Amino acid sequence: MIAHIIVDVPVSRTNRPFDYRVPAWLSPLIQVGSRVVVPFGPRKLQGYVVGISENTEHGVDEDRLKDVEQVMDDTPPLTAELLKMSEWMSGQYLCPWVTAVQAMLPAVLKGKAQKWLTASDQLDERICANSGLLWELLRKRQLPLAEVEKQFPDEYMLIPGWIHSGLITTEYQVKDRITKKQQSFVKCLLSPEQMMEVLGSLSARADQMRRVLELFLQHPADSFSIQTMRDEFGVNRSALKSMEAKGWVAIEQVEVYRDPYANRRFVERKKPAFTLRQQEVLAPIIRSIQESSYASFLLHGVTGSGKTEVYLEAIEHTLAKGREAIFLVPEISLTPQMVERFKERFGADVAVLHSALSQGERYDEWRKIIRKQVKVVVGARSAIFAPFQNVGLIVIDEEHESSYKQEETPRYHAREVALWRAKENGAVLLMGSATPALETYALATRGRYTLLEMPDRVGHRPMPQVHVVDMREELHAENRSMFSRLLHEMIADRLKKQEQMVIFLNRRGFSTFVMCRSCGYTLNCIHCDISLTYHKSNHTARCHYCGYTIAQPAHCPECQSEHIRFFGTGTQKVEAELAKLFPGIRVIRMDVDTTSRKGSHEELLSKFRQGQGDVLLGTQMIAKGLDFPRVTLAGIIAADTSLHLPDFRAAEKTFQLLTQVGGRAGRHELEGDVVIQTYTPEHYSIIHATRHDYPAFYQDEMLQRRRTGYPPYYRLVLITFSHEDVPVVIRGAHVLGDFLRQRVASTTILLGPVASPIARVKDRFRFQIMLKYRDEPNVTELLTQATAAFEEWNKQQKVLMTIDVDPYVLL
Ligand SMILES: Nc1ncnc2c1ncn2[C@@H]1O[C@H](COP(=O)(O)OP(=O)(O)OP(=O)(O)O)[C@@H](O)[C@H]1O
Ligand SMILES: [Zn+2]
Ligand SMILES: [Zn+2]
Repeated sequence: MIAHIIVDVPVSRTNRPFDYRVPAWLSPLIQVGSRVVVPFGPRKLQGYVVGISENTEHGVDEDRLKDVEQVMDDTPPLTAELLKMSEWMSGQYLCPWVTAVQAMLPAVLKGKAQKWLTASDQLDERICANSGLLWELLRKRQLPLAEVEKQFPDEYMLIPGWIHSGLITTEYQVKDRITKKQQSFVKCLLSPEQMMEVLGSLSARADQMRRVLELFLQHPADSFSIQTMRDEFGVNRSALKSMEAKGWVAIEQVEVYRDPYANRRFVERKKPAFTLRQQEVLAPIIRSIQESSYASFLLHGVTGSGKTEVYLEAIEHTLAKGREAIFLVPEISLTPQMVERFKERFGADVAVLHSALSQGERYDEWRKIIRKQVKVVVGARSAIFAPFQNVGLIVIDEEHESSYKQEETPRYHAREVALWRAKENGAVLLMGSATPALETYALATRGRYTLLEMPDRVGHRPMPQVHVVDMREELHAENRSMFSRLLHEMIADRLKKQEQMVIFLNRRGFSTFVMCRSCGYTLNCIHCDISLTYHKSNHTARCHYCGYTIAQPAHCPECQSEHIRFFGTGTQKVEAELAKLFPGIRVIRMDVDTTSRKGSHEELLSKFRQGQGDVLLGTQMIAKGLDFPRVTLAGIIAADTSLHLPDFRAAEKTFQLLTQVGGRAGRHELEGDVVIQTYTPEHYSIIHATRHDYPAFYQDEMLQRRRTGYPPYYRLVLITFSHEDVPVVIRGAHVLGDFLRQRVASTTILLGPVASPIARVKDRFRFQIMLKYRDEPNVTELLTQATAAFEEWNKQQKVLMTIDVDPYVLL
């Protein structure tokens, strides 16, 4: 038997399957999708089986092939669909196939986790009689594989067969922690009659044993965890141990999942009676779900229009059809509140995947999916790779969010992967947003997705009234505070009425940099061409790219002036200002500093929900998804800081942000106000956000994009090169650039090579080429050839090159 295997060497020369022979002893275990260890040159590498055949292709002599050395898992972690998807991604995003595969697997399976053998309950003394290894396993239950290899070298090759027949299982340990959490459970081995008999013979002092037996008399078939025995029945371990020794009970290790929501109780929630609008948009979605054929929808609904209820209903219909659902949300809005809504509706059928989980927790959630113990996955970007085998629905909430784009190889966009997956499975793709990405809306208006609109809030609640304040006029009126007179007035009013508010600080493109007021000198990183960011907590200035840190200088290094200080507004500064202006105001501040501890995010939000704060103050973190009934004011301190970035999406992102923040206010019975403070009130993104007018914004922004030649009119590919020496990196960029220039279509625009906007990072100089194209059907093919030519040149040079298809970050 021959296995075709891709190996973990992410360069293009090895980006194809290699043939290996499968020794007979491994054949019970190996499958397409298996993770394996194979010799590769002098090394041993991890690889993935992408095909199995009886004979070698092209008549190569089988005896000249090397053997597969190990199969890593009992069941393959990759489904056939994921394997196919990874191959497609490799072509689409110009990344090595193996890199795409790795993006799909939980980190535990990528690291150097140790493998353990575990005895299953099928193992008994009779089976073990002829095997030293099985005997040892029966006694100890678990053994590290590395030790087994040393202790029982003769039996090593029998292991795959035993796994195949279910006698043993394998699992991984992360560092020193068991990835599967084990708990001890007690079960009774006596019949009720025997229990009665024993009870009669117990001495008066055997109080704990009596309680245990009485418990089992009432629940003969149940087992109880040692913890429950102790906490609820006051029975300690030693009493149980002695009962075990007498053969009355058995104590067993049972695997339990680490459930991050374990201590929470979810009350099942009834769904609301749908509004007419909700019924209208649901009708075609449900029809497509019933048909089990591919369909795609863009649900454009204003904030508070009831989109989430539509998603939940669509999921319910999908499950009723016996299929599975993936629900993607941006990491930042994957709040406990959001998860609650799912758990209330679908209970234990839900797995949650997000980055706040520990590696072990993520692994547990992932295994629930691959073992078909759940039917719904709620998660951030990478949840699109959930190893379901019958996906019927993929929902992408806030589909415009840039966090759906991965900014490292493979540089995929979850929306695009979702589209592929929906087509592959005959599934429904449902994307929703109050402010769809321009690209998505453009495709919807051209009929590629069915456009569904929900222009009103649920229950005819009015959209909040938006007030725009021109901060230049505030300055003229001698108001130097960061709060305009209007915002000041409204905060005071809400405090009086005991209503709540959110105050938002736009941090995008806004850094607290250090500058000399005398000569204008700014502190820059010595390794990267960007300014250092001031950190108040320890009075240091730090580079966000490389971590270079210096103490805040007392004098300007340039002119020796003492007037060197940091500029910009941080949340701490806003908090201090609020405290000064409104004595006694209760501010709950949410930023990277206050939310870095695990669970603190949730704690702060629930404090606010319980009314323990007047103001929720924060950055991007509070812009999305939050739904608090008593919030009647949303204030935006500086709306336009994100407007002046070197990013063709700057206006779009500003519009989205203002709309989202505005959407936090007045969602329930109380009406809401939004105050936007800005230095550019005349900008169209601000004007249209004020009027809640997405179509008008779309029209204006499309004109801009057409004029400047950006998406959705043109598609982009960004190629970045970096090296310590400027001449080398320039030459490398030209090798690739020249290759492309000779071959691209006449309508394609090739910009560069030029220095990147951030021209140096970590002492490496950066150059870039930008490809803008409309009619270039074979872009990926062309880029693959260009890459090969470049790598040929690059053999001695070690220039790093990255290709970003449809880039989001242009720096
Ligand atoms: N049919 C309904 N009847 C009564 N209340 C509803 C109905 N649909 C939704 N709601 C309620 O209206 C509020 C807003 O709904 P939902 O959160 O689904 O809107 P959304 O469009 O997802 O909002 P956002 O995009 O701002 O997060 C919620 O409190 C929700 O419980
Ligand atoms: Zn100076
Ligand atoms: Zn730096």
